[in-house]
Amino acid sequence: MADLLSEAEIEAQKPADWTVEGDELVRTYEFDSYLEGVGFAAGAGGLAEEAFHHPELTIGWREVEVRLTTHDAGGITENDTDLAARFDELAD
Ligand SMILES: C[C@H](O)[C@H](O)[C@H]1CNC2=NC(N)=NC(=O)C2=N1
Repeated sequence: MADLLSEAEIEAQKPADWTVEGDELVRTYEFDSYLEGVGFAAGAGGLAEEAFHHPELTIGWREVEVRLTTHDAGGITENDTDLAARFDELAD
């Protein structure tokens, strides 16, 4: 199981566009259409399954909020920072 990251490690390892809210990494992606957001969420789900690490995904009007934390560790680990970076690649 991945170890919890310190605040300094999280700041150093998290992708720039993500914020820390309690025990979660959070980013809201914006899209030109609702269905683009749905498509992103589906792709993110595939990456999550591949990593066997699962975010909360909230699909809204032309936006998708992603929340990542490692439940098994009770906070943020490199599993979260790594998957966040992969989501950013998917969204680019
Ligand atoms: C048994 C445990 O649920 C699994 O090892 C995986 C599944 N997906 C997971 N996803 C997240 N976000 N955190 C976990 O700790 C986690 N654990």
